[in-house]
Amino acid sequence: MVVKKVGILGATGTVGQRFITLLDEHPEFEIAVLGASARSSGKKYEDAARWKQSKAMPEKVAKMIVSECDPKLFSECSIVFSGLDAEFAGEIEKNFRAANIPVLSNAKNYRRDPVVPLIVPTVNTEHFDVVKKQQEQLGLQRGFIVTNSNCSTAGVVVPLKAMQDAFGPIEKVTVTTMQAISGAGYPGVSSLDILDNVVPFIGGEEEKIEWEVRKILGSTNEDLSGFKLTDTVVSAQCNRVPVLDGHTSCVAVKFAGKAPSVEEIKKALVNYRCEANKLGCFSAPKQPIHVFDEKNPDRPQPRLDREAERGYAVSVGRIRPDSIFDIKFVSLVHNTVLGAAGAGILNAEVAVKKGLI
Ligand SMILES: NC(=O)C1=CN([C@@H]2O[C@H](COP(=O)(O)OP(=O)(O)OC[C@H]3O[C@@H](n4cnc5c(N)ncnc54)[C@H](OP(=O)(O)O)[C@@H]3O)[C@@H](O)[C@H]2O)C=CC1
Ligand SMILES: N[C@@H](CC(=O)OP(=O)(O)O)C(=O)O
Repeated sequence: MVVKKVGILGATGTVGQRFITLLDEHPEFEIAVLGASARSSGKKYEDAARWKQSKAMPEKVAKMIVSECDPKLFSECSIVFSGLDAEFAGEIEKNFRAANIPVLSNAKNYRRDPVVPLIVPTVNTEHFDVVKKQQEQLGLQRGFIVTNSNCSTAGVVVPLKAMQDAFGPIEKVTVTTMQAISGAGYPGVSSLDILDNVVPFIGGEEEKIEWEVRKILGSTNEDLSGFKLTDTVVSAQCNRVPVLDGHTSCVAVKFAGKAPSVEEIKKALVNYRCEANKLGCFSAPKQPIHVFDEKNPDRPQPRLDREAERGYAVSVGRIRPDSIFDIKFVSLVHNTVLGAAGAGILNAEVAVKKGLI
C-alpha cells in the first residue's frame, strides 16, 4: 500500500487535534505538514496547541513546526484536511484547491455550493461523482473541495438514510438536539454558562440541519452536474448541554408512504451497510448503525456509547411509534469523529478507492 502524505489546516483546534489522534497510526495517511494561524506558525506544535485529547500528543507531531496555511508549504501533500475556523476557511480552502491539492473540509463555507459534494461517509459517497464537474468548471486536474456535514446533521442523517432506502421517501422530520461542548471549539462555551445548565440556542445550527439533511439524502443529477435535494421538511431545535463529546438527537419521522413497524425499522437499521463498507475502507464501521432494543431502554448515552466503532458508528435507541408522526427514536453521534474529523478521513479513504486522489 502506498502511504500518502497529508496536511492538516487548523491543526491546533478541537477538530485539528482529533485529526491528529485519528491519523496517528493510520495505515494509508502520514501527517506531513500542520497549518494554523499566524499566532501558531513558526512554533513547535506542542507549544502552539492547547492539547485537550485524552490520548497523548504523538511525539512526532509534538516536535513539528506549525506552518502558515499557504499551499506552497503543503506541496508534498496528496490531501489536506481542514479544521479551519469558518471565518477564514473560505479563502484558504479555495487557494489549496486552486493549487490542485484536494481539500476535505469540516467548515460550513462550501456545503451549499452546487458543485461541492456534502458527504457523510456512511451515507452518500456516490455524491463524489460530482467532483469531476467541479474540476471541469475550474480547469483543475487534481484539486477539489469536498465537505463533511455539521456534526448534528451526521447523527440524524445516517438512520434516516437507512430508513429512506428501506421504506421510501421521508415526508417530514423533527429533530431536537443535545449538543456537547466540544462542538463549540476551544475555549468555546464558558463554564459559567454551561455548568448546571442547558443553553437553548446554537447560532445557525438549526438552519444547517434543516437544509443539509436534504442535500445529503438527495441524489446527483443524471448528468452529474450537481445535486437534487429531497422534498423532506425538517424542523430542528438545538440545545447545548454539559457533555464533553457526543451529540444526542431526539427525532420523529413521517414517511411519505405507508409507515413501517418498529420491528421493520430496527431490522433496516441493523442491516444497513454503506459504500465505504463495500470498498473495504480502513475506518469504515463494520455496522454503521448500532441499535439498542427494549432490554436497554435508557440508551444511547453519550458517555457510554460515543466510542461505538471508534466513533464512526451512530447509536440509535428508543425506537417507538409516535402519536403525531409515524415513529420516533434517539440517535447519538461522536461529534468530532463521524461529526467532523473522522468523516473527513473516511471520505478521503473512499476518494482514494475511487481514484480521485
Ligand atoms: N467541533 C466540532 O464538533 C465541529 C466543528 N466543525 C467545524 O470545523 C472547524 C474547526 O472547528 P473547531 O476545531 O471546533 O475550532 P477551533 O476554534 O478549536 O480551531 C480553529 C482552528 O483554525 C485556526 N485558525 C483560526 N484563524 C486562522 C487563520 N486566520 N488562518 C489559519 N488558521 C486559522 C486555529 O489556529 P490557531 O490555534 O493558530 O488560532 C485553529 O487551528 C470550524 O469551521 C467548525 O465550524 C464542524 C463539525 C463539528
Ligand atoms: N455548531 C456545531 C459545531 C460546528 O462547528 O458546526 P458547523 O461545522 O456546522 O459550523 C456545534 O456547536 O456543535
